Parts: sequence; C-alpha cells; structure tokens
Amino acid sequence: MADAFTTLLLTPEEMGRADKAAALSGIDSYGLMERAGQAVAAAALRLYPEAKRFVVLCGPGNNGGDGYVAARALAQAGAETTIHALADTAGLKGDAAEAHRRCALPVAPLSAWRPAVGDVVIDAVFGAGLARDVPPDLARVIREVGERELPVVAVDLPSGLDGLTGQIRGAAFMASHTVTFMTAKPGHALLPGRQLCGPVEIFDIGIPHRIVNSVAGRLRVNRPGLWTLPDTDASSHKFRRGHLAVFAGGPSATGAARLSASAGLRAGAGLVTVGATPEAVPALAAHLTAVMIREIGDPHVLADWIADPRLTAFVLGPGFGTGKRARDYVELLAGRPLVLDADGITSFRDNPDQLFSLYEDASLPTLVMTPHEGEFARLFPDIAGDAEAGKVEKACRAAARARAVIVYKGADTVIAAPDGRAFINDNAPPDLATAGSGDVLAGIIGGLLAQGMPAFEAAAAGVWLHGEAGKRAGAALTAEDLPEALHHVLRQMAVREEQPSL
Ligand SMILES: NC(=O)C1=CN([C@@H]2O[C@H](COP(=O)(O)OP(=O)(O)OC[C@H]3O[C@@H](n4cnc5c(N)ncnc54)[C@H](OP(=O)(O)O)[C@@H]3O)[C@@H](O)[C@H]2O)[C@@H](O)CC1
Ligand SMILES: [K+]
Repeated sequence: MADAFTTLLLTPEEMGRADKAAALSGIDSYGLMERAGQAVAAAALRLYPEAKRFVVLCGPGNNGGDGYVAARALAQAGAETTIHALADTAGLKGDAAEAHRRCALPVAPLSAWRPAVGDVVIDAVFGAGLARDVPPDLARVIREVGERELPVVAVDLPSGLDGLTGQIRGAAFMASHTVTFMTAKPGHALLPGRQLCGPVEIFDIGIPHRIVNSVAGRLRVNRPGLWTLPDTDASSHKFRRGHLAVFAGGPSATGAARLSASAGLRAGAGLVTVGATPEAVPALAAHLTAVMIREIGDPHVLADWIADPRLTAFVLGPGFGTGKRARDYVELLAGRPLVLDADGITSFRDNPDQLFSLYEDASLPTLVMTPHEGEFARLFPDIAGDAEAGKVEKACRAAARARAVIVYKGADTVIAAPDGRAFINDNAPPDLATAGSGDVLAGIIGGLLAQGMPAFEAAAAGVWLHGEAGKRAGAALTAEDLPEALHHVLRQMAVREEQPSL
C-alpha cells in the first residue's frame, strides 16, 4: 500500500513554491539547507566508509549550497574532502553564500580537478534550478567521471538531469545514489532520468507536510493504494463481475484478440466474449475455451449486440486492422467504456476529432487509449512534436483534448486523465517489451473496466498489474505467459489483503 508521501511527485517548480511558503511561514530556510547537506554527508559516509577522498562539486545556486554543507560535515567527520566549484564563489547568494561562509575548506575551480580512482564524487552542481544544457566544463567532467566509473552521490538530482521531464540537458552524471528532499521528483521516475539516479533516498528536511500538500499537483508514482481493485471474492457471481467484449480482426490475426480476451478474464471480468466476422470464427474456436465467441455476420448483428447493456466494456484494436471498419465500430460504441489500442487508434489518424467527438459527452471519461510513441504521434502530432514538453505534459494535454484516459506506453508509461491527474509507472521489466504484450495490457484494462472500475483507475491498475505480471513471468517471457502470471499476482495481492501483517 502507498501512503501519500511515498507516491507524491513534486515538480521542481512546486518544490520551489514549498520552499517559499516554508520561508513565509517563518521556517528558517538556511536550516532546511543545513539538514539537506547533512543528510547527503551521512549517506555518503554510510555508503562509502572506505572512500579515500570525497570530491564535492558545487554549483552556483542552492544545490551548490547543499554541497558546501555536506563538505563541511564530511570534513568534520574526519574524511578527506576537497571542493571544486563551477563558478566564482563571490557570486553565491542567500543561503548558498551562508553555507559557503560556514565552510572553512578551500575551494578550487572545477576545471582544476582531474578525477582519480578512489575519489567519491558528491554532485552538488545543479538540482531543481537547471535551466539549460550544462556548460562544456561540466560536460567534460561528467565524461571523465563516467570513464573512470567513479561513484557519484547526487544531491537532489544528478546534475544535467531535468527534474521535470527526466531528459538529459547536454550531459548528466550517472549517479550511484541520489539523495532528494521531501518527495521524489518526476525526473527520478521518468526515463532516461530513472536510470541515472541509482537508488533514490527521500529525506525529510522538515518542510511541514501541510505546506508540501498545499503545493502538490496531481502527479504520482503509480502504486496500489492509489486505486482499489474490484472485489474478486470467489463467491461473487460472474454476471456481477461484468461482461467484456473484445473485437477480433481477420482470420490470420486472431492471436491478438485472444491474448486480450484471456487477459481480461484473468483480470476478473465475469464473462468475456470475442466478437468476430464469420471467416475468423474457426481460428478462434480452435483456441478458446473459457472465452465465448460471437459471430458478427452483418452490421445489424453488430449493432444489436453492442446495444446490449449487459456488455460492460469493450476492447478494440489488437490485430483488428486499420480503416473504416474500425471507425464504424467505434461510432456504434460512442460513450461506452472502451479500450482503444493499436489499429483502433491508427484508424483515426486522418481525423482524430471524429474520435474525440464520440466521447465528448461523458461527464467522466469512459474511453481509454493505449498508444505507444508512434501511435501517440499519429493522433496528436503537434503535441508529440513539442520538443519543450516532457512525457507527462504530453500525456496530460492529449487526455484533455481527447477527453479520454491516455496510457502513453513505454518503459515509463504515463497514465493521464482529462482532469489533470497523472501517474508515472515504474515497475515494468525490460522483458515486457515483447510482441503481444500490449494486447495483454489492453485486455487487463478492459477486464477491470468491465467490473465497473472508473477509467483512470482501471488504466492505472492495469498498467501496474501488467508490470507485476511481467516481473513474475521473468526473463525471456512471451505474451502468452502474462495472463497466467497475472493470475498469480492477483492471488498474492488477495492473500496480502486477508493477512495485512504479511
Ligand atoms: N526547495 C527547497 O526547499 C530546498 C532546496 N534545496 C536545494 O536547492 C536546489 C535548488 O536550488 P536553485 O533553485 O538555486 O537551483 P540550482 O539547481 O542550484 O541551480 C540554479 C543556479 O544554476 C544556474 N544554472 C542553471 N542552469 C545552468 C546551466 N545549464 N549552466 C550554468 N548555470 C546554470 C542558475 O543560473 P541562472 O539560470 O539564474 O543564470 C542558478 O545560478 C535543490 O535542487 C536542492 O538541492 C535545499 O537547499 C533544501 C531546501
Ligand atoms: K546535483
């Protein structure tokens, strides 16, 4: 289970506001810096008790200020410590100037440092205030530290990493450990940032939690506790656990719909039916047992079937084929709970507004779209092409425009709702990027939607469960392994819920 502070992500801008609000409420801002720097020194001593020398690299702002505090604490603890600064210390202001004043160690320029084996780097060059690509001097040092594979303890963020977007500004340290303050930041969770941080330690420097909560936006790391799975009590009747309909494509492409359907069933949908044209039925019938098949001979049969209110959710896209048929089906589904994936998304590339208008009346979103990067760019070319925007901003803008939940897939999938809520998912193992994996994800989300979960929660839970199933299935998994692995994950979660002490 997740408590509010372990899932909360504050953007650098929100963190700055927390800092200002803390100062306005009378909290000594230098005290915050002192605790931040002390925490960094404590982590460095704990992680590298045998270090020959700590080299503290200090920048021109408050991240550098944390560095001066840490350097003083390391030296006081008896560790050999040297400081190299990016800019002249005469330019330091406010708390950073105070931290430097209290630190008696000499400060050499960054350009004078030649990284040597045995050095442990304390990276306090840039944190939340990184505003552009790192200067060439620092880029050189980053390269040399990387070449020598020196351990790096990053203060707040590895310098060069954009805390908002997770992107690298020119060059960035590859940290072995990161110490950040109060909450994690989006850049710690998004890629490539996540891979640059090492384990992230979140240290409470004493900003009152009510202040942190007052500046917090709607961004979280995706975790159970942010959503609740439907009650999968074995005694609940299958008709009460909803009925998911998955649409299949042509006879040579039924595998994708089968994967979605099996996953939907494993996710707890009471009934799952694959709707297919007569040509595709034999191929489906040869493989499906627990999943039912509905032959859709002509458009009237389709319309009658879809109109049945007992069908509580739909999946359209996996292996479906692109074109008018997909658009016609979605038109009939307007407003109903739908997971639109793959070909279903691509079918609207020439007229995305046609799709969006079909779902504009819903007061709460009922459409979930699950695009990977290429599909996202087909529906939202202007948003995808905005070089300034990060993945979270892109997903949020797309969700608002489409009035749909957007699952912007990748190793750092972002789930965004039209109301501005957004979760970053971080539990997907690399093996999950395998053929058919997306079909399974669409089916899991469909299965949760069918049970009445709201679209955003169903999407977030589906993405997390998909990641856990991938971990459970292990290395060299295939998509066929995932529904079974999901079954184990859900069973384990149910056991934990029954025995909270586990
Ligand atoms: N929030 C809190 O509660 C607390 C925050 N704390 C700490 O404060 C940190 C944030 O401090 P910060 O805002 O001073 O930003 P920071 O990262 O030091 O950089 C700004 C400086 O860098 C400069 N600069 C930027 N990019 C550059 C580039 N590419 N190349 C060259 N220069 C560049 C920029 O110059 P400018 O853009 O103004 O020209 C400015 O001088 C935060 O990460 C945490 O460690 C803790 O003390 C505890 C309390
Ligand atoms: K840093």
